[in-house]
Amino acid sequence: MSKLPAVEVSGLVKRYGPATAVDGLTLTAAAGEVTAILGPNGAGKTTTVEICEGYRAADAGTVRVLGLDPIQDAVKLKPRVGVMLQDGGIPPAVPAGEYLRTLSRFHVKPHDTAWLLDIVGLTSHTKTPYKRLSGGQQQRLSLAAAVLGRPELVFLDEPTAGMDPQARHATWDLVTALRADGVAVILTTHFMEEAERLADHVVIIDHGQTVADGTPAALTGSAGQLRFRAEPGLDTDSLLAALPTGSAAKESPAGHYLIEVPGGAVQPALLAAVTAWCADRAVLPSSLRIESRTLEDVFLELTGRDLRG
Ligand SMILES: Nc1ncnc2c1ncn2[C@@H]1O[C@H](COP(=O)(O)OP(=O)(O)OP(=O)(O)O)[C@@H](O)[C@H]1O
Repeated sequence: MSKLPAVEVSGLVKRYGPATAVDGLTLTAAAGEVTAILGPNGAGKTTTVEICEGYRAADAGTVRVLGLDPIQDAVKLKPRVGVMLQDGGIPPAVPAGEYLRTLSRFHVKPHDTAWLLDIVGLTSHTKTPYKRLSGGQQQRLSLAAAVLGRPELVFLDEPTAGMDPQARHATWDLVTALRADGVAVILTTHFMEEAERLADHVVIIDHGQTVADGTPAALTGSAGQLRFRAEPGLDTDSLLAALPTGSAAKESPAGHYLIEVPGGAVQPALLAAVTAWCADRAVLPSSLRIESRTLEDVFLELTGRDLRG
């Protein structure tokens, strides 16, 4: 029997007054996988995640979390789902260790709190009140709290925002370990590298709708770009004319040339055409390389470059 999806959202709508924050969004997060939700500021990520967590009611659509309704079945879901909120929700005066120990009493089989403090690098801050922790340390305590009860599903809303590189890598290790234990992880992030490293499945949302969905490899496609450096101001129109139909060629910034094969892979014939074109002009290309588009390329293509209000 196949496992139920960890989360299934269909036709989700959420309005705040006249503004529609989530506009018919559909996504599925498989059990035991890491799903990354990406989207520009204001795209509706946190709203969607908070509805899945049972903190907000939807205006329309269906949401199933471990096969249950996040609001009506909140009591059943509580021990099975871990939540790391963007702003922690932790009492300011309570020391880190005490907070985890208190929380662990509500779980049937919690992790050892000393071990968990060590995993998130807060052992030396066991007695530090939450309000005296740095922003990144507060994030790490929230992360520890989210996984304390050995949940089947964890929601991490921008888990590494404000963390230094060491803490970020430790968090990535923890997410990888959760996944290895069969835990489903749903994370929102603005770090494309984080999504590329961790996620089995990426969902890109914009204006409250899913605009792309797939594995990082499927979204970025096969090696679809050829880059080289040469003297500035080469005639890219003439270069384009020498390339297979459907290619694109541009110089940006000056002296950096990019050739793209939309939806396809760079073939040997394309490489031969580029080097022949350069040879005809006595141009020696340097740093010539063939590469895949990055998730950031795909993200910007789909969501545009305009800043969001
Ligand atoms: N409580 C609220 N009241 C009114 N509007 C809200 C509220 N929460 C969110 N919004 C609006 O809903 C839209 C979606 O916000 P949301 O926080 O879900 O986006 P997000 O994708 O998580 O953004 P970010 O990347 O900036 O965290 C935004 O336009 C935001 O201003």
